[in-house]
Amino acid sequence: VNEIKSDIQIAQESKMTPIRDIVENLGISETEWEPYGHYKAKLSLSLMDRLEKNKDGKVILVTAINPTPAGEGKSTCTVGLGQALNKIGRRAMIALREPSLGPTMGIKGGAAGGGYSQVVPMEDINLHFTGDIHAITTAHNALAAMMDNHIHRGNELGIDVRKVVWKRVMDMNDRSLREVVVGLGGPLKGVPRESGFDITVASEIMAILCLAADLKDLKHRLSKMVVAYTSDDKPITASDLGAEGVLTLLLKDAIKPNLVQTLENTPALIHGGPFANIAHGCNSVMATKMAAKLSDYVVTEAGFGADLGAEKFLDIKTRAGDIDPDLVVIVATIRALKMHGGVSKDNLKEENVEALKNGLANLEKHVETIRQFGLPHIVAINRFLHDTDAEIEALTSWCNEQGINVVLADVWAKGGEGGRELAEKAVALIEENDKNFTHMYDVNESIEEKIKAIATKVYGAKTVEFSSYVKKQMADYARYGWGNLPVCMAKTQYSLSDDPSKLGRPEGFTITVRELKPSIGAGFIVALTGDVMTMPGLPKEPAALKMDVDEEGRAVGLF
Ligand SMILES: Nc1ncnc2c1ncn2[C@@H]1O[C@H](COP(=O)(O)OP(=O)(O)O)[C@@H](O)[C@H]1O
Ligand SMILES: O=COP(=O)(O)O
Repeated sequence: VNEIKSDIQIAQESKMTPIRDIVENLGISETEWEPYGHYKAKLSLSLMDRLEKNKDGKVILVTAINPTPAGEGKSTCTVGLGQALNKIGRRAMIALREPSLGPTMGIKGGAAGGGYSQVVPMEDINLHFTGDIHAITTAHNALAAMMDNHIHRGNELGIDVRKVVWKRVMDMNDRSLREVVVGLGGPLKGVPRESGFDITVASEIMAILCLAADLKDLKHRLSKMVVAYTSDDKPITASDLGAEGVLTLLLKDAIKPNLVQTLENTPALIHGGPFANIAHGCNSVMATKMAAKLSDYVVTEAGFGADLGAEKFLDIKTRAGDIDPDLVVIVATIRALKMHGGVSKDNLKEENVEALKNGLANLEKHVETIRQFGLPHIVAINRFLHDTDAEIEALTSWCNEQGINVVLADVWAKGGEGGRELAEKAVALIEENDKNFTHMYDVNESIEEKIKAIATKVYGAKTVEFSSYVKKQMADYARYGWGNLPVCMAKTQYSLSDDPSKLGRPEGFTITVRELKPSIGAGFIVALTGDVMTMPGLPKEPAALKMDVDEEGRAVGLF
């Protein structure tokens, strides 16, 4: 185990192909892309116009069980499966989200996959990449500045400074910015009011970038963002502030999907990076649809467990992008199942078949959820070094007894070679086409009914409690005409419930909805549950402490 190379060592030793070669292999013409260095590119939106008539490739969604804080390998398995499909002679691309600096410098580390299934250049991808997240941060904060300037200059729109819902953002975990007071210092320095910061990946502008169909749709969605209310509760939007034009200008390059490659030169589109616990957790519709036009299979992922990313992919992203998914891969790990079976995070490397069996209830619920969506599915056991044959055997035979397709994936250690069986099974299931995709709820149901549908059918909750403030919000939203939008649940990723300590498959629990937030531009209503935060904090030992640059100027410590 000691000689195992770190993700960054493997990535830095890899031989990347110039991105020009990847572009040419995809049949993309000179006017349809622009290089960002030798190994990154942005694809022009005009490419979609030309590809419109192409047959769509099959869409494979990678989700997981409720994870440990380190994550269970969705990005790794997405990359590994994409590589494996190419190894078995299928034309496949992958579509991933862009990592946020929050987790990269925090607890989780990067999001470029791992081992021999990574996208590269991983340092760039995990740090500033092509600047999209910085552009989103700037656009979000420009709107905040324009709103506070409007208030300072006489507040013609009659914004009630106690009813401003638009905060500022920063792509960093910084708990000190959760609650702030702006405008202090007297008449020349603005109007004092309470506010705060969210992490950029929770910004509605991030969600809009991920759900917009094209530049025109981006601008239309940006115009509808609600920033505040008047004292008689009239919503004030970005277009009321005349901001949609400048916001679109600030995002004109960020809207273009980014092309990179995997360690095995499989083309990868990385675009957008919303978290799945506090946002909708999916990469952009544009990148996913572009990948589907450029290949026969697109493997894409949605954050955290099927209760979060997969539910939002299947209920929000498919509606926004008219995407018809073909297969779901549910990543399970022995370590996470042992955690759900009661093992503490420090003892997950020790064999414990009993605990594994006790934790299977969590996997069982996520399989049931994907069955409710009417989609074919495979459980991919993402093999870790410390997994024992007895544990793998116990998990595999349980799946077989339950009639659940299961494959052992060794893509972290072996790259595409370790995913051949998974790729073959995926192709076979897609060709069987035994699917009856259906959403978890009808958007025309009330907000309350939609939240209850998700909580009971996807989380397994017994009841849902709405605070009196939320009940008033639901009545207001219905009056504003926002009642027929999908719901984006903000909930802890660690538990099916809204209590992060309830692992496994909790039953008989109540989901408590404490607040709604309108994301009218993105086209959904955010429902905040439990104590979920939209600005995470750094852990006791941030990964940032290990990060540096060596004498040759190369990044170190990005794991
Ligand atoms: N099979 C594996 N063995 C060892 N480490 C792994 C394995 N799969 C993933 N990892 C590591 O775990 C972390 C989380 O993997 P990632 O693919 O980002 O998970 P997710 O996308 O589900 O959050 C990464 O550091 C990755 O290198
Ligand atoms: O939104 C969270 O995504 P991961 O599951 O990739 O950490």
